[in-house]
Amino acid sequence: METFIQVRRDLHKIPELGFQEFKTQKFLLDYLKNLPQNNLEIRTWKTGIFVKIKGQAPRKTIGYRADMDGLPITEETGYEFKSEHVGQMHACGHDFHMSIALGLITHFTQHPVIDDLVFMFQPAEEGPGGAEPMLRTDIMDEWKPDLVLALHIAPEYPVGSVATKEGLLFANTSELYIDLKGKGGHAAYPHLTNDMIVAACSLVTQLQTIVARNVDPLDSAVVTVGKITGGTVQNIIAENARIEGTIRTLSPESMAKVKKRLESIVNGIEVGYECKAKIDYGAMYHQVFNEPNLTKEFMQFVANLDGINLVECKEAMTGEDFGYMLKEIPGLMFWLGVGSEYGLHHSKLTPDERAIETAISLLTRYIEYKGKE
Ligand SMILES: CC(=O)N[C@@H](CCC[C@H](N)C(=O)O)C(=O)O
Repeated sequence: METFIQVRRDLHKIPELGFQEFKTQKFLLDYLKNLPQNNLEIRTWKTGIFVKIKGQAPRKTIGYRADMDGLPITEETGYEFKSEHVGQMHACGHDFHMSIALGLITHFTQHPVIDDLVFMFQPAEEGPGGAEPMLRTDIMDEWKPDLVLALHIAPEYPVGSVATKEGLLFANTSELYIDLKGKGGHAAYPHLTNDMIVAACSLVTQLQTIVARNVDPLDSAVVTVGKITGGTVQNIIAENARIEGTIRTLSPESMAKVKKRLESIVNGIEVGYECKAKIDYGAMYHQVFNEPNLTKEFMQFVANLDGINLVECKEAMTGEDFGYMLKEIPGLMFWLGVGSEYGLHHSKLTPDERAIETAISLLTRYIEYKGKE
């Protein structure tokens, strides 16, 4: 198992943003090429990889998806094996997800398996989304799984925990980019300008009213602004400002309603501040919806395992483009407890590496169990 902790550490050093996972892809391919090749087939797609393991008497194909990309975060973990890529970090656990996938592949190249297995190393989960285009490939047409699995590390649960639920697990998401253009000028002559810093501040405040005043209190939504840029220097009134954020809802219908309200607010900003606004929704992800019967069965399987604490969790406002795979293929996602004081997308995220063994052991047993059906 030390091998896969080392694999995680090696991957942790080379985080790359979406569709730039070149070193990551090379690392994975180098590892895969050193495995026994007799029942293995490897194909690449952009910076992603498909791996097929031929089963002994396949009646179905079981898929497993691992995302590959890192985030634009400057690491502050203090790890000896910290990121070698300045300003980029595996702060969402994709280094764990990939090393677990390699652990499973290694196991099933050395131990016979009944069903065919297809592993998908998927680029760009954090954006702009690799799952949907990966689904549209010829390789996927040929190797499409009959059921598909994925996990995500969960810093809030201790090692040894697995958390999931039937049905909705993760939210619908939409990125949000709003560009404001007004009239800049001298800081001392505000009456001759349309100040986009003031317009952006007002817009951010008004956006907060959507969840507070327009979403049914018994429903749920998130509108987060994560970045504002604008202006050039302290004594020039800003001609441009840009707001970057994300919207999360528990249904596609609520997403449409939130966007409609957001567009009205942005129109109001255009009128009120005599400026032009352009909205771009960027990448949008379909909700993660776990197939209820399969998830029930998986939860029963996990509950019967020694040493694993099964948690029936609530849905979360995180997003995952794995939702697109689950829209077309029955399957499920679960949270893997990694007990870290700092959460996902934090520069000090330090997941407990013992969880790698928990996941490999759990998933090898589950895949073997599914083969006996
Ligand atoms: C598990 C996780 O953290 N996923 C990301 C997905 C990001 C989607 C997109 N870039 C957006 O921000 O809307 C998340 O932030 O939940």
